[in-house]
Amino acid sequence: MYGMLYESVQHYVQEEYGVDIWRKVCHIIDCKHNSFKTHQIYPDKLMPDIAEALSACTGESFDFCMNFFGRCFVRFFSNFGYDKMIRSTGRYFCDFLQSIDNIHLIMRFTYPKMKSPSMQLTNMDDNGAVILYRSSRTGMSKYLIGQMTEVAREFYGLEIKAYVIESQNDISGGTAGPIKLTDGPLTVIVKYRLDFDNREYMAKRVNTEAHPSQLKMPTVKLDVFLDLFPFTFVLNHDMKITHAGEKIVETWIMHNPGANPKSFIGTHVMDLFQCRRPKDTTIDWDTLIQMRAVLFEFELIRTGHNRAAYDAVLNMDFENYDEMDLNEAQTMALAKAQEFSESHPVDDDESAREDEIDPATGERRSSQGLRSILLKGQMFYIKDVDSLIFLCSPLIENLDELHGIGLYLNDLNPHGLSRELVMAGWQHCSKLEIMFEKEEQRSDELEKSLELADSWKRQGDELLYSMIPRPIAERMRLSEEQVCQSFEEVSVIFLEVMNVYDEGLNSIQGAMQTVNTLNKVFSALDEEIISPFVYKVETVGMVYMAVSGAPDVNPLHAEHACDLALRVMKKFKAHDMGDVAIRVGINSGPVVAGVVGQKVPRYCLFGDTVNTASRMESSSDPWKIQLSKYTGDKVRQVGYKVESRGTVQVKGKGDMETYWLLEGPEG
Ligand code: HEM
Ligand SMILES: Nc1nc2c(ncn2[C@@H]2O[C@H](COP(=O)(O)OP(=O)(O)OP(=O)(O)O)[C@@H](O)[C@H]2O)c(=O)[nH]1
Repeated sequence: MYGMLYESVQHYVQEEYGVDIWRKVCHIIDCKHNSFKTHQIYPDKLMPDIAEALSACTGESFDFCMNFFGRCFVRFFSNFGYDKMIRSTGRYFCDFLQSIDNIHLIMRFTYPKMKSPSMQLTNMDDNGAVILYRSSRTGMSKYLIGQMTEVAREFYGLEIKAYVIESQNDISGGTAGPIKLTDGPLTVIVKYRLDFDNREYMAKRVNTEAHPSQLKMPTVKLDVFLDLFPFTFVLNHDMKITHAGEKIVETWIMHNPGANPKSFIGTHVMDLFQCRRPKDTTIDWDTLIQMRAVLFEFELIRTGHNRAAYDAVLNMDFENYDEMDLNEAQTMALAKAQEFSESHPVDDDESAREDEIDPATGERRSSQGLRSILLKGQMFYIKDVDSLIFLCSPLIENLDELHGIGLYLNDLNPHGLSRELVMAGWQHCSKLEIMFEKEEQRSDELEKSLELADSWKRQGDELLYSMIPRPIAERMRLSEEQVCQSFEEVSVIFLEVMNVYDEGLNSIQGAMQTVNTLNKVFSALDEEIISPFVYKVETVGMVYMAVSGAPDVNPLHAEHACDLALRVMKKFKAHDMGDVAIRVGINSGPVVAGVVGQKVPRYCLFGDTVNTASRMESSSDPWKIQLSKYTGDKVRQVGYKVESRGTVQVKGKGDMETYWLLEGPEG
């Protein structure tokens, strides 16, 4: 489905429920798209998936969400100016309901790969109407209700009540009814009842019968129509072709070499054409009479093609075809055509014909040689001959397609729009293609720069979080205020790497080896830091400093600090570190923490607790963990094994009683 539908959903979900909910929805459905490109095609199932996810995030029902998405689409497409098109469909809401198919048809140049649904107004009365919706997509039935409700309100000031009265194959619920399955690709068929005040429209319809412009006009021979519309044909109640314009017969002959040219007349229309739009429509008299406001598209069935046969037949006198003595060229051409149709037998079943159409896209496959012709027009009932005439023109998008069908501009009716369409289509196509390519390029570039910005932001964040704890950084992002906080009690850990400098080496080698060793030790330490229980503060020279209990308050800070020290000791003792040793000091108490510095902001701790922890480390022995008395008493109470070291003379502190930490509570 085109991205425009998803753009509208993203826009209004963010507007209505907020960006976080949209992010949550994307996370649930694992949607990687930062944004949707209007003209890019995305999986159909994305729409119901988004509805399911939004339903889970908001508690609204799936049907409510799909209905909401339908309303969003109508509100959103005004940005593209499509609201003008809706307003121009007609004075009344019923005019609009009969034009939805035509709207999609008109939009096919802008959305060339569109597989739009078909809508048929099957009944109208003073209190509303009945709509038959067909689509190859499941789950969209409530989406359509949202669209129709929003169009009625926005453009016609009508509050309508729309509900499903029968449905088939539609996953989003609604009454399964006696609608019979068609033999086309999986088709969702839903019949809606729309309740609204329709009296004015119904009254207007009666008036047109008696309107002065209906004055009796002299009758016109049918041939005039066939001249004016050389691709048209006339149908009787049995849906057989009783009359046809010259060009459609010629084209049929060209595309069906070897067939008896006279057999076009009198054949059932569905033996000569495929009805492409409205899709899966039963072609019978009653349906066509009901659908006279709808644009139909009939595709000529092709059994092959042969230009020679066509040229030969051009000079044929159809009246006396059977007895005529063909000239040599005609005989040869027809023999060739006969041979061609024998070597390319067409299976009777539908599938052979379907080959020309790619069922997935519904598009006519560009087969070798001529392409099949698509006629677009409306059915008109002609009372005088009690027949339906299909007033149509070939739907040709550009000159390539014209040649692909084997036609020329002068085959197209001069007064009709076909020629302009072909030329305009041809020009617009190339302009549109250039525009689309440019837009695609721009959005690809935008997508890439968004991804680049994303990765830079992630790297920047990682760098920032390596200097400042994430919660602090996020707080600083939200407000300018400088972050400074006092903590009642934390545990500060100092760890020093000893004997890393090998005097035996010259200074450069020694320094490089020191850096290498330090890097290994500090990286191994980083692996042991378990956020948010312990936070790495800094490394200064050979000293690694960490804290538990800040920036996230943690009542078990002493335990976490001791566990870190014991883990690190065990880890390094298990490796042969040569002469290198480590020693650790821990102290607990109050600190003040804050971010200092503009250029390279750092999260720093201040207070005597820090100084004492540092002294615990600098006065510790290699491979030992020294605890201040306060910390030692604290952890001993919860099962940590500590051993009194007695009194230690600590610089700046005088005599201090300290402990060695031996084991954790589990040993
Ligand atoms: C001028 C306005 C409109 C434009 C440009 C437009 C265009 C589109 C496009 C591009 C799609 C996606 C089809 C695909 O990707 O294969 C679509 C689908 C759809 N459109 Fe429209 N549309 C318009 C108006 C409407 C209106 C007024 C209705 C009904 C009230 C409607 C009913 C639908 C539905 C139900 C679908 C979903 C596809 C499905 O059910 O198979 N559209 N339309
Ligand atoms: N890495 C690091 N060390 C600190 C920090 N605060 C204090 N220290 C160390 O803790 C020890 C005791 O600090 P003080 O009591 O202020 O002693 P000082 O006079 O500043 O430093 P000394 O020359 O070592 O006596 C000193 O070795 C400081 O370097 C800190 O935030 N980070």
